[in-house]
Amino acid sequence: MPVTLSASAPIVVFDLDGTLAETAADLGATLNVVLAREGLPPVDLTRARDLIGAGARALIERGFAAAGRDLTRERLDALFRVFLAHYGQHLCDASHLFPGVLACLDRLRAGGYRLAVCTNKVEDHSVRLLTLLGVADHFAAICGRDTFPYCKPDPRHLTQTIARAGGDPARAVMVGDSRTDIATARAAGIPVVAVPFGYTDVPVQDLGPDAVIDHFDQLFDAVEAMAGRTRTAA
Ligand SMILES: O=C(O)COP(=O)(O)O
Ligand SMILES: [Mg+2]
Repeated sequence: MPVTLSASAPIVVFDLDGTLAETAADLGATLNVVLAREGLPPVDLTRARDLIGAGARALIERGFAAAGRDLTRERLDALFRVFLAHYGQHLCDASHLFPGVLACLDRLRAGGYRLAVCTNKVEDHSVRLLTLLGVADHFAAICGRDTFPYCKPDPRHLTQTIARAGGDPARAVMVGDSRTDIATARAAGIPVVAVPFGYTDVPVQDLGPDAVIDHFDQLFDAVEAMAGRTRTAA
């Protein structure tokens, strides 16, 4: 008897950079290519980690601010195109999944959860990177900053991702690493689990998530507790 998922299944929506995958080295290296073109010094990788989370444009702006340089809108748009072109060729030079991700995705799917990705990385790069990392086929939807006319922290980025994946928003849980993710989930009225190993300039527990996990082998139980809570809330 084929398993038929309900029209709207419980769903776990993952942020990408700093949550599913350690991507700071490749993002930081690309930022430094852009800065070098402008005659600016490179940003140290540990510094670059704090700059990630709001998309590539913000990363470039923050890189210039760190160098004490202004940036016109036109110049930013031109450098954003340079960034995307270079990053698109270096998506997975050093990037890798965080420990336990694959086993966690398998366990959630076996538990009847739909999976999706809601990221401020552009969709094409997100799909290609997750394919290179061998997990793209686990997700019913992969929605980047350019998939919809809005992006995180706008809650519609998350709610539209859930809809596109056929998930039940009343039985949805977000997993993220940054202020942007927690703000998005809060605005959408969806519980959020935070990971502490991503890109945030303050301890993630200070941002008020519903739970913090130290490793992906803790996520299934955390989601079950919340899905139950959102189930009762449904
Ligand atoms: O690409 C970024 O700047 C952030 O992406 P994320 O939303 O997956 O953390
Ligand atoms: Mg992130």
